[in-house]
This record gives sequence, structure tokens and C-alpha cells, in this order.
Amino acid sequence: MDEFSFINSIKQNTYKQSSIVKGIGDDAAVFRQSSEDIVIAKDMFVEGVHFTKQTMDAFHVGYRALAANLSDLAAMGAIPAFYLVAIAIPESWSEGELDQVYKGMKELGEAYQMDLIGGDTISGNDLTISVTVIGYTEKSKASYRSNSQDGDVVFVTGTLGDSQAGFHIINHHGQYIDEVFYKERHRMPTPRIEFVRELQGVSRVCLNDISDGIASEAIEIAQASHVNLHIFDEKLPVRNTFDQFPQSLQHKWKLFGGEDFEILGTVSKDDWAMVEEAAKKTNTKLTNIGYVKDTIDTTGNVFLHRSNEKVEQLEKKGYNHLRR
Ligand SMILES: Nc1ncnc2c1ncn2[C@@H]1O[C@H](COP(=O)(O)OP(=O)(O)O)[C@@H](O)[C@H]1O
Ligand SMILES: Cc1ncc(C[n+]2csc(CCOP(=O)(O)OP(=O)(O)O)c2C)c(N)n1
Ligand SMILES: [Mg+2]
Ligand SMILES: [Mg+2]
Ligand SMILES: [Mg+2]
Repeated sequence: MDEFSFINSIKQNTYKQSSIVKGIGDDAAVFRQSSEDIVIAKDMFVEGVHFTKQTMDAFHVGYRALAANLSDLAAMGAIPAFYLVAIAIPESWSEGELDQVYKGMKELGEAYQMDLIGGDTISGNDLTISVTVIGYTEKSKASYRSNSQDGDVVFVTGTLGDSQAGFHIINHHGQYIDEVFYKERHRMPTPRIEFVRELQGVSRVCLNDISDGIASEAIEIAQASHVNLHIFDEKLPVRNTFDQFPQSLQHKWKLFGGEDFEILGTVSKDDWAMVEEAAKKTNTKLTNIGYVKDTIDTTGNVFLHRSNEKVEQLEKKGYNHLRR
């Protein structure tokens, strides 16, 4: 294998998106768009930081790298269309493994009619994948973190803490219930594209996806919208077998764990029924976990109401790459 035969091997023969003018094979890709807003996001996925050969198979590496990026498109309410992949490949990764990485990406990409339209290939010391995704929304319909308002309902999809529970199971030998579910939530998270696309009829919705833990993502919404979020610990959705783990770990994983790639959002009370309808239609678990309160004296804070009536202000202490 050399660089160019590798690129040839990953190149699509045909494209699904009708807006494509030039895909892989020139200095850049070209697509044509006239009436929608273009949405672009990039997330890296790096050996030793996001995964090791012990925590994931090559297929999962590709799948998870693209899933995290699709989750960011979901958080904008966007329809996925294209992706570009820059990859640094160590000598220790075989041709067969690389093939599996791209198979993982392809499986998810094809599920959303996405085309791989470019990227870059180099050799490197740790497998590093940098994905760029491109999607679109109807004009002015992107769901910004700054869209939250006083009185909104706070909601979250799916269950929380699963990915870190899966990571724990992978790294600690032992007997666990529901092992397959938790491991898969770590390796093959579901970007909530279908659900957010059903929210198009809602006039204003605020969304953020949970990569660093719900506390961190909730604070991002509170700060961008200049509001306070109040969430109830007892309402935070967890898997029915989550109580097999020590309580302190449950608390840590569901609030600060991250990598669940669920959607945290807020919407007006009047539109809550439409969100419930979207969840039902797309078979997505949805939970009302609290409310938004605008006060004159403080904004940008998130308060966790505990079952003992105690209220604590949450810190942004989820996953943070440059915390030193
Ligand atoms: N090195 C960088 N250069 C430019 N923009 C960046 C860089 N890192 C992050 N960003 C931007 O900062 C914002 C927040 O990034 P991030 O916290 O990674 O979001 P998310 O958790 O949704 O992936 C995004 O708009 C992202 O594009
Ligand atoms: C080997 C390994 N160590 C640690 C983790 C935990 N971890 C790594 S990155 C991360 C946060 C999410 O990744 P990030 O790059 O911050 O995604 P973004 O917020 O940009 O979407 C977590 C919880 C892991 N998944 N694998
Ligand atoms: Mg990011
Ligand atoms: Mg995000
Ligand atoms: Mg992060």
C-alpha cells in the first residue's frame, strides 16, 4: 500500500448527494447550494485520547469518529450530507485494520446518505482521525445554544452515563449485567439525527449534544443564552441496570461522564407536546428533566436539585482536554 493507492481504495465510485459537483480527485471538493443554510463541524478522534486498541476494534474507531461528528450536526438540527477525513496512520496499523476503520465510517455515513468527498493522508505516531462534516438546515432554522429562554422545559434524549459505564466494563474484568449494551454505547453511540429532524416545526428550540457530560453541556447553554437551568437529579434518565455500579460512580458518570452523544435541549412549554411527538415518531427515549429560569442577578448557571431538597450549583467539571 502507498498513499495514493490507499486514497483510491477509500474513494466512492458514485455519490448520493445531488448537489455534488466534484468529489475526491481534485485539489478540493465542490458542491452547489442555493436555498439552505450550510452547517459545518469538525471533531478529532485520537488513539490514546479517545480510544486504544484495547477499548475499540478498528471498525468502532471509524464508526465512533463519524458518530461524534454527526452528533454535532444533530445538535444544530441539521441534515447530514458530506464528510471529509484527515488521517495520520502509524506503521503499527495494518491495511486490514484501516479497511475496517473506513468500513465503520461507511456504515454510518451510508445510513444518512452521506458522501465522503475529501480528506488528507499522512503517516504518524498515533492513529489520528480528523473528520469534517457538512450538512444543512432550512434557512434560519439551526438550533443554537443561545436559543434558550425563561420558562422553557429542559429535556434530554436517551439515558446518561452509559458510555462511561461501558468504558469501565471494558477496562475492569468482572461480572456485569447488560454488558453488551454498555460497551456498545461506548463504541457505537447513536447520533440523534432523526429526532432533531422531526423538530423542524418547532419555532424555537435550543440543542447541545452531550460529549463532555450533561453538566458541562448545560452550562454551555446557560452561558450562551444568559439564563439559568434547573435540573432534577431524580429525573435524570439512566438505564434500568445502572444501579449495579457504585453510587458515586453513577453520579459521576451521568453528570460528568460524557460521550453519550445524547441531545440536551430546551423548548417553550407550548411546544413541549411537539417534542414529545417527535420522540414518539422516531422511537427516541425523551425525558423532561427541569426548567429554565431567567433571573436578574445571575445567569449562566446550572442548579441540580437533589432528592433531599438540597440544591447544588453544578461546576463545568466534565471532560476537559487542556485541564492541566
Ligand atoms: N482548535 C480550534 N480552532 C478553531 N475552532 C475551534 C477549535 N477547537 C474548537 N473550536 C470551536 O469551538 C467550539 C466548541 O468546540 P467543542 O467544545 O469541541 O464543541 P463540541 O463539544 O460540540 O464538539 C466549536 O465552534 C468549535 O468549532
Ligand atoms: C482511552 C480513553 N481514555 C479516555 C476516554 C474518555 N474521553 C476521552 S475524550 C472524552 C470527551 C469527549 O471527546 P471530545 O474530543 O472532547 O469531544 P467534543 O466535546 O469535541 O465533541 C472522554 C470522556 C476514552 N473515551 N478513551
Ligand atoms: Mg468538538
Ligand atoms: Mg457538540
Ligand atoms: Mg469536548
